Amino acid sequence: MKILDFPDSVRDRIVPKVSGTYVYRCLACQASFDVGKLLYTCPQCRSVLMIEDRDWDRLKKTPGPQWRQIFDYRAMIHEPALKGIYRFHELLGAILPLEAVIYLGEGHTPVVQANGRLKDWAGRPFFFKNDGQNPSASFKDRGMASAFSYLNDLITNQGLGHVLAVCASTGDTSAAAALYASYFIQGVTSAVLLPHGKVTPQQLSQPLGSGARVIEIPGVFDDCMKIVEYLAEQYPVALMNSKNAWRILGQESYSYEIAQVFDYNVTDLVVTVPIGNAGNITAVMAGFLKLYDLGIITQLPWILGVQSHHADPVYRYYLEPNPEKRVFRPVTVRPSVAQAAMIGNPVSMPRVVQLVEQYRSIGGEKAVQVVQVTEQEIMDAMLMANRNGHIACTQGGECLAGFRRAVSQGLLPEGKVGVLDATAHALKFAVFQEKYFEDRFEPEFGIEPKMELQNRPVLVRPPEGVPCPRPGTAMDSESFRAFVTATGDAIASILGLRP
Ligand SMILES: N[C@@H](CCOP(=O)(O)O)C(=O)O
Repeated sequence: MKILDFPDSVRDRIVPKVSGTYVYRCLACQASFDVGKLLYTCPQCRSVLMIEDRDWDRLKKTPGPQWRQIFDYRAMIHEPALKGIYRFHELLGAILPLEAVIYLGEGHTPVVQANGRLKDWAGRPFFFKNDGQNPSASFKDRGMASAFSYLNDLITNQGLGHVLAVCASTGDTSAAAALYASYFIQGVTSAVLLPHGKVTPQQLSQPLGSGARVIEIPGVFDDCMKIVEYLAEQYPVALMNSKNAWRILGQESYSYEIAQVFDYNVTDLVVTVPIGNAGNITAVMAGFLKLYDLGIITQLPWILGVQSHHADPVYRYYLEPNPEKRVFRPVTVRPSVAQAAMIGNPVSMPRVVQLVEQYRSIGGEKAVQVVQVTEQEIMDAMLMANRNGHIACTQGGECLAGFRRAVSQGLLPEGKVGVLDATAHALKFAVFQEKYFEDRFEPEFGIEPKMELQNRPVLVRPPEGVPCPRPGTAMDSESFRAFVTATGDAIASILGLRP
C-alpha cells in the first residue's frame, strides 16, 4: 500500500521517525549510561542493564487505540525495514534510523491453534506461536535483528570500526548470531563458543554454514557463558548473548505480535515460555508492560514460565512464597532434551526478579507463575504436539508439558487460553525424537518411550526373484511392472488395504 492510500489519522505515523533518548539503566544501582558504546554490565556495580527510553512519556501522548491503528496499518506498507520487529519501532528501537535496520525475515511468526484432540489432552485451549519459523529457525533472530541493527548504526553512523561478535550458545543463539553477522559485507565477523557434544548436529551446522569461527570447549553452556563474559570484559568484542540489552529489546516483539494477533485483547491469555538463560521471559514481561503502560492493552496476560527438573533454578527460587526469604541459587544442570534451556545460572535472573515484582504488582500474584516438568513429560508433549499438526521443538514440548501441568495443578482456571512458545524448529532437535523412537536415551534422562508415540520406518523389499530397481541401471518394462505390483501389494498388506 502506498503512503497516500493510508487514512489521514495514521498517514504521517506509518513511517516512524527517529525519536527518544535511550540509555542503559543498571538494575541494581540505577545508574544510567550512554548507549553510544557497547556495554553489557554496569561499570559501577557490574549488574545487568536494561535499555530505557528517557523520553518514554512522549509516547503516551498517542492514545492506545491510535497506536493499535498505527501498528495494524503499518503491516500494509512495503518497506523492508518495517516488515519485521520494527513494525513496533517506537517501542523497541526508536533511536535507530530505518536505514540501519537489518531485516532477514524475522518476526510475525504463525500462531497456530491446537486441534480438539490436543486441547483435550492439555486441558485448556491453546495456540503455539511458531518461532521456529524465523530465518535461523529460532526466536533468537528477533533479538539479533535488534542487536545487529544497533551495531550497524554504530558502524555506519557513529564511526565504530571492525567488530568481532561473540556469543556462548546451546545452539540457537550461535545460529542466529552467525547468520546476522554473515549479512554484513564489511565491519562484522563472528565467533561462537559451544559446549562440545551438547549441541545438536543441525545446530552445529548452522554457524559453520554461515562462516562463523566455531569454538567448542568441554563443559556446559554456563561455562561457555563465563568465558564470553570474560572475553567481553577483557577484549574489544561485541557480546551477542541476551546479557546485551539490545537483544532483550528485539525479543519484546514477541509480546507485541501476540497482542496484535489477538486484537489487543490479551486478558485471558497465558503466555507460556521455557526458561533457560531467562532473556526470553524477561523480554516477554517487559514487552507486555510497555503495551499496558501506553494503553495499547488494558490488562496484562498471565505469564507461565516452565523449567525441566534437570535445570530449574528459577522454579526453585519462586517456590519460596515470601519474597523477603527468596535466595537465588544456581544449580548444576543435568542432561535435558530441552537442551536450549539446560542452564543453571541464567544471566537475566536479576531482570526476572525485578520484572516479576512489577508485573505482579499490576496483574496480581498469579500473573506470573513458574512450573517444573520432567524430561519424560517434555518428550511426550513434544511428540503429542507434532502428531497433531505442529512443528514444536523440545522447548515447545516443555511449554506444552508445563501448560498441561499447570492445568492439572489447578493454576489455570477455566476460560484461560494458552499461547505457547515453540522456540525453535522441530528439525533442530530431531536427535531427541530419534532417541525416543529407537529407545536409546541414556539412563540419566529418565525417559521411557511410550509405544503409542514411537514411530519407525519400515523397509519393504519385493519377494525373492522379483527384480529391484538399481540407481543408474534401466529396467525393462515387464520387470518394472513386476516390481511395482509385488511391492505395492506388500505395502497394501502392511497398511491393511483391500482392493
Ligand atoms: N539457549 C540459548 C542460550 C543463550 O541464550 P541467550 O539468549 O542468552 O543468548 C542458546 O540458544 O544458545
